[in-house]
Amino acid sequence: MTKVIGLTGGIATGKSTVSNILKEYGFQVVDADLASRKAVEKNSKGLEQVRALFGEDAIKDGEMDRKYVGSIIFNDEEMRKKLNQIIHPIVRDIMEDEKQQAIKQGRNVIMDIPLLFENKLQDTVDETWLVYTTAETQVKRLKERNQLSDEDANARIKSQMSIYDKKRLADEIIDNNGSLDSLKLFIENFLKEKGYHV
Ligand SMILES: CC(C)(COP(=O)(O)OP(=O)(O)OC[C@H]1O[C@@H](n2cnc3c(N)ncnc32)[C@H](O)[C@@H]1O)[C@@H](O)C(=O)NCCC(=O)NCCS
Ligand SMILES: Nc1ncnc2c1ncn2[C@@H]1O[C@H](COP(=O)(O)OP(=O)(O)OP(=O)(O)O)[C@@H](O)[C@H]1O
Repeated sequence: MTKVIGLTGGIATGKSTVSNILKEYGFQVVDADLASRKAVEKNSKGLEQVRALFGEDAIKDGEMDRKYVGSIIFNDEEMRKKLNQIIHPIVRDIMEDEKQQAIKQGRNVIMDIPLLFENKLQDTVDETWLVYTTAETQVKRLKERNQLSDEDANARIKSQMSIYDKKRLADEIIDNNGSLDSLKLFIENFLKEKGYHV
């Protein structure tokens, strides 16, 4: 029986880092952030809806201007909800197709979904794994990775359910407060304990 795991976390707690490690153990990864880029690719219906919502300022060289759209939606809940209403249904269709293909191939699947709990998607997976850091580590890594001010980093974090609330909802916790080496070791032991061949 193949397993479908919902991998989630807060922004910049390390979902992509963990996904990349899990790929090395043979898991097929279906990535919501990649799907959300496909949802608004050049000449798509999604991109036209984004243009209608935000105007021409949101389009640069025929593509969505991610910086511009981000600067709006991480500071304006109404606009964020409207963008989500455009992109999320398309993302769900793309991800469902990719999931079914992986299942057909007999692969265990990681559904990497940042907003899994916010969008109540627990029923679409067999179990949920949370990539966890404290809020302090989260803000530090987010600021470093995206070169953001305190204010912008906190706006992004506040647009999501807090990492502590997510911790209470998850079936399993993958602690990513330490080094990359300790994360790799943790995952190796974790997979063994879960009965995967590693
Ligand atoms: C706002 C956008 C343009 C910013 O693009 P950017 O390249 O800077 O960031 P990227 O797409 O890599 O997302 C980074 C992270 O931001 C967080 N995030 C993105 N969108 C949202 C959102 N609508 N609400 C809360 N958090 C979000 C997630 O943790 C995500 O992993 C982009 O994230 C987007 O189109 N978001 C809407 C679609 C969405 O909800 N994506 C998240 C998974 S479906
Ligand atoms: N254990 C670690 N030690 C040091 N840095 C780390 C560790 N894990 C992740 N990072 C760094 O923290 C940042 C966030 O990690 P990553 O991009 O994997 O998070 P994410 O949860 O996928 O983010 P997003 O929600 O934006 O998609 C990256 O710059 C990554 O290199």
